[in-house]
Amino acid sequence: MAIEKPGEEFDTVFNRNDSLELSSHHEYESVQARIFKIIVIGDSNVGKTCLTYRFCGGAFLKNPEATIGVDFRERTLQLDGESIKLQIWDTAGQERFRKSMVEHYYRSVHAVIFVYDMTSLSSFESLPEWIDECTRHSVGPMVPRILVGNKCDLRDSREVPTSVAQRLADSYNFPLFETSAKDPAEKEHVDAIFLTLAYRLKSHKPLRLKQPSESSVRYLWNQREREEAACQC
Ligand SMILES: Nc1nc2c(ncn2[C@@H]2O[C@H](COP(=O)(O)OP(=O)(O)OP(=O)(O)O)[C@@H](O)[C@H]2O)c(=O)[nH]1
Ligand SMILES: [Mg+2]
Repeated sequence: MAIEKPGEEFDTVFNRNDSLELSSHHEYESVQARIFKIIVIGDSNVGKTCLTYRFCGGAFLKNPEATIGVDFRERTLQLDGESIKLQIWDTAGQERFRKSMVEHYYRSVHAVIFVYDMTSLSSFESLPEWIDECTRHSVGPMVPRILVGNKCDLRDSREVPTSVAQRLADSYNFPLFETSAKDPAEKEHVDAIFLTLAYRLKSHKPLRLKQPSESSVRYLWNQREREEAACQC
């Protein structure tokens, strides 16, 4: 299996037996892609960079540095024969690295992923503030929001029980996912989180741009499997 760095072109094939293959061939030619901006928000150190790198690069990013401002990652998916480009804004959790950027984060956003670290109660307790910030920036109620608890590989250090997280998620009517950017066994679950969001966005209004040499992802996931992409850590 070849793992490509973010920014390099790769295709992803989800087989029916759920195994994932990455390759760097250019099977797809001129395509029209709908582009969706997704912001990833949460305290510093919860793993936003590692999660987005896992989804866009297919690997665990070792020794990430604190994000300053924003890092952009993207991945193009082929969903039911249509190209969908997810433009992911990996935002800074540290106040000093984000304050000049906050307006830009929320402008024209299509979906929001709130991340906490399940081994850090304080990162979970910060969530209402992040959710408030999002609301204060006029993000509409129709913009999908999801909650992701990261670092489920650190089982013995867990500080946030699933039941507590689920209650908070329910109170906001957000789906909850628990996963790990680090654990290779969770790789396809990380994909499933973003892909579930992509399917929801697919029915939303398009921003249609020409993407002449865009790489694509062929996505062969049936409806039942998509429905099963819930919290399963
Ligand atoms: N065990 C474990 N460690 C993780 C996981 N995800 C990230 N980490 C570690 O958590 C630390 C912070 O990860 P980042 O991805 O840089 O966190 P961030 O949320 O982007 O932080 P800021 O950029 O400062 O907002 C790093 O030491 C990662 O190696 C995970 O799933 N499991
Ligand atoms: Mg970061």
